[in-house]
Amino acid sequence: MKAVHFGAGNIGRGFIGLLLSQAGYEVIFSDVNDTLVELLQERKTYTVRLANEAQETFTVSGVTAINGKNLEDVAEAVAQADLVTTAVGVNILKHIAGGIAKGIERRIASGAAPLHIIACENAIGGSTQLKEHVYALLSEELRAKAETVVAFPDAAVDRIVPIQHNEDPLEVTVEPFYEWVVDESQMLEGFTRIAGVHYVKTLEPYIERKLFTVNTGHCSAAYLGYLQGYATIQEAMANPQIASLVRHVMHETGSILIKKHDFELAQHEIYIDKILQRFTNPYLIDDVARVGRSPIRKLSLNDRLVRPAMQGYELGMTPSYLTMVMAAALLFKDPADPEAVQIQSDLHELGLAGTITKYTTIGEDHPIHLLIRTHYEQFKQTVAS
Ligand SMILES: NC(=O)c1ccc[n+]([C@@H]2O[C@H](COP(=O)([O-])OP(=O)(O)OC[C@H]3O[C@@H](n4cnc5c(N)ncnc54)[C@H](O)[C@@H]3O)[C@@H](O)[C@H]2O)c1
Ligand SMILES: O=P(O)(O)OC[C@@H](O)[C@@H](O)[C@H](O)[C@H](O)CO
Repeated sequence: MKAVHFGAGNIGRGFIGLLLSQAGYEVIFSDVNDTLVELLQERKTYTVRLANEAQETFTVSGVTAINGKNLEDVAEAVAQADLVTTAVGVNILKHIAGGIAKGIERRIASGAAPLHIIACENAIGGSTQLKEHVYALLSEELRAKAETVVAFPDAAVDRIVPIQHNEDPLEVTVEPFYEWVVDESQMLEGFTRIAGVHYVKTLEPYIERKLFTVNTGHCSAAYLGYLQGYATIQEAMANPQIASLVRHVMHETGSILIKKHDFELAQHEIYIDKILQRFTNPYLIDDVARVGRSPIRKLSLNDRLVRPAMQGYELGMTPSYLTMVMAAALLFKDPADPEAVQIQSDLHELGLAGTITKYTTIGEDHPIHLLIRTHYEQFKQTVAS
């Protein structure tokens, strides 16, 4: 069985590639990073190391790569694949849609077997978003045919994989924990299940629980840590004041999740505790810059901050901690992050109120807008320069 995986980066090699290989797939990575592609083609193997005391290692073999810049190769790989997965970043999905669309066209022409395409990105409905990009490139006739032979089940993936600083550019250190949940209600009949994947009939509780607990908590540690001058999540979480605020944020989203999805309080507490332990894993060094990356994406309507805040507001709650983190996100000034730079330029050009509305889509007269502004002004007076 052949799997084409888009994105040979941290989660691609450290989680999806590893799990698919262990599940019996021959993994073909598609990436635009020439060095990564050449090394994978040459060596056909790489090492994954667990960030724990034992530092257990896994050798992933029988892998190869194609260059994502070569549309012909991408289309042919998709045409021949038994499974397609992605971990490129949700904003990159539109850029890989062309090769996938061409591959689907070929599959339909040759009467190839049905195909599942699973986007493993931190987003609500990642595969559905990819489907929209791909369908926009197909004729009406091909779209109708694709409906019966190609499915895009949404997924939630969880494993912390920091930016790597290893001597071997292919080696990747990952936390021991992992979870990959796929929506089986969006799958075609008779699909071979991937060993190690948890299939569920309704994904929303799982993706919201993951995104609004792991990722909301994580970016809270990053943005609050950044304001205090910390470079890593581990350093930020060692500050008791930040650790306490992160826990408060997770409790705030927890109240929303418990109410919305009927989660059991005690179970959710255990989930939060486990995640806080993961953030402080002493065997990992995770940069604040990575976890806070792309603040425009993180401040968008359906992402980890605004979506739970709006849901909480609709449930009659006041999202005080979430709005505090949104304000901190506006003060994340990493000069190497184009989205952080853009926000700073907008704050200058549009002012605070206009920038908040531009990115969150929340109107100026909304109470949440006011809360973000208030926190922002407080940060300006205390921590931010
Ligand atoms: N790292 C984590 O802890 C983690 C965990 C869960 C989910 N995710 C999600 O996985 C995705 C990838 O994150 P990451 O941390 O692995 O990032 P990364 O930057 O390490 O990897 C992304 C890879 O995609 C490649 N890429 C970019 N454009 C491409 C294209 N057009 N075609 C093919 N490849 C392309 C890049 O060269 C890079 O190798 C993101 O959506 C992220 O939110 C990350
Ligand atoms: O990848 P992002 O930018 O959406 O979020 C940064 C981190 O929070 C994220 O990569 C986590 O490490 C991961 O989602 C854990 O499963």
